[in-house]
Amino acid sequence: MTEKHYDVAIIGSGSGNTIVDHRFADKSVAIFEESTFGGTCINVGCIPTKMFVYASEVAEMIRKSSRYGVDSHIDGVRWTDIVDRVFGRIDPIAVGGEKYRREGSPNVTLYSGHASFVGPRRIDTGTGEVVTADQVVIAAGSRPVIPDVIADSGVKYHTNDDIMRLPELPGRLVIVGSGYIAAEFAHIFSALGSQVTILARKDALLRGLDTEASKHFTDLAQKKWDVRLHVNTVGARTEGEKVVVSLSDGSEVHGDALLVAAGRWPNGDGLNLDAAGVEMHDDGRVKVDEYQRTTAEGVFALGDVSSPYQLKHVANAEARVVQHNLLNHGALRTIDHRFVPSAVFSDPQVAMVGMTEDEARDSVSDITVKVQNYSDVAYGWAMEDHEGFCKVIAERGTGRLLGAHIVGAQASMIIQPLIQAMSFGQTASDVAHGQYWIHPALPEVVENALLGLDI
Ligand SMILES: Cc1cc2nc3c(=O)[nH]c(=O)nc-3n(C[C@H](O)[C@H](O)[C@H](O)COP(=O)(O)OP(=O)(O)OC[C@H]3O[C@@H](n4cnc5c(N)ncnc54)[C@H](O)[C@@H]3O)c2cc1C
Ligand SMILES: NC(=O)c1ccc[n+]([C@@H]2O[C@H](COP(=O)([O-])OP(=O)(O)OC[C@H]3O[C@@H](n4cnc5c(N)ncnc54)[C@H](O)[C@@H]3O)[C@@H](O)[C@H]2O)c1
Repeated sequence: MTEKHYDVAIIGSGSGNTIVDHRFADKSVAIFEESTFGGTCINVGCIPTKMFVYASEVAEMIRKSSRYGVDSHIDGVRWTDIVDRVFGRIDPIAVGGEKYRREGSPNVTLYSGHASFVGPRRIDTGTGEVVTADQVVIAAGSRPVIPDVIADSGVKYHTNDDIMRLPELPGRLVIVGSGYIAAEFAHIFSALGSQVTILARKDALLRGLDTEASKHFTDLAQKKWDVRLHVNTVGARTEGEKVVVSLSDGSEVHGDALLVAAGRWPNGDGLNLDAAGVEMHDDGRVKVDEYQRTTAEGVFALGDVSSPYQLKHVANAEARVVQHNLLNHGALRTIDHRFVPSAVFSDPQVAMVGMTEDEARDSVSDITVKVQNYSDVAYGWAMEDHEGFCKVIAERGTGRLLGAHIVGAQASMIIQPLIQAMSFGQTASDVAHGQYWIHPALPEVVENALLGLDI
């Protein structure tokens, strides 16, 4: 086997690829990618899902239009045209990104194979070559978890990797799991015309959220989708073109397609990390410190493979820290995980930052909570919105903001002032009174929630 030495070696071309900019021009860099160039977010994650969500929202708006005195109907949903629009935009980005690394980055070598360690900072590229590097970045991401009962059944199932490229819209979609991916795809497929069944093991969807937000989302979901709570999948079989899933309550659900959305497992287990001296947590994540350094000298990790947050904005932030720390040994930067926000792009949207109400009650002695409904503000009237709410949680006495949870239209956008306020240490009163809030825009629901806190 031939052997080559690099200054920097990066496993994974998702967030890992973003590290290599002009500041690395005088360094030799190896990037390893075993699958589509560019990683999860662009190819099979955040971006295509949101492009589908947008199409779904157009369809939903048409369905709801009569409440505003505008009658309309959907003449048809051209599924394959939607697929083509999304991937016609996205696929060339992966192709272009790979071409740029192969042909436009003279200091970078792209290895298309499965990389794994054979020693400290020594990597088998999976392409017949072994490389060594002064510094290594593990940015290998995560993959869908497939429960054994489904994997062993032999039924055809889909994940986020392929569900968006189905040849036709399924009449009935069954989803195993009830987290982010389940909530987003339930919205996408049901708005476009599929009947959706969600199989949840516990008493609510999106259980990691604030309890009130999760319960509210579940109540709304039950009006639109066939939501089965407290059920385990105990078997699955194929009947003709259909898949039949057997549940722990003795019932069965039938579908034209089965989507598995049961969490994602970090890919560190495929890297032979023992050989590298890189340790993992029990939950499969690579161990890193606040500088994104693993337990092995000169080896960093970032993103889903190591992070407690499987979110692209977090992977990007961690990549920026690694980028800096690769270049500046004397003045290392730390990652800031204090106020990590997230949003679920479902119907309705859900967005959150900081503590849930339960967490705040457990860790802060005196808290104040305000829930403001969308229907209390003028823009909510315009939207005829009787579902949305904004909940803010603060410390009584100081006004320190502890958390925010929004369930409703545009939640992912209108939460941003609260993320900013928490990140910069502004109190509820600072945020409410220290700026103008455009009238009568939807963020007035946030303003009113802040004003309603009993500080
Ligand atoms: C359906 C879906 C929707 C999502 N939506 C959002 C969203 O709206 N907002 C948000 O913030 N986050 C979202 N996420 C999460 C987000 O996509 C991830 O957190 C993020 O992409 C992780 O980036 P990463 O660089 O860690 O990993 P990735 O982008 O997955 O990159 C890792 C790369 O490493 C490669 N690789 C792995 N092992 C090896 C190996 N041994 N050798 C060579 N190559 C290897 C993989 O093929 C992959 O290309 C979504 C995820 C999914 C699945
Ligand atoms: N908008 C976004 O930011 C976005 C969108 C999609 C995904 N993501 C990221 O990707 C991650 C993975 O998404 P996800 O929805 O797969 O995971 P998740 O952690 O959000 O939800 C996993 C779900 O699977 C269920 N589950 C686990 N094991 C199961 C089993 N054996 N049988 C049946 N159900 C089982 C859990 O109870 C839970 O409902 C998310 O946690 C999130 O970090 C983010």
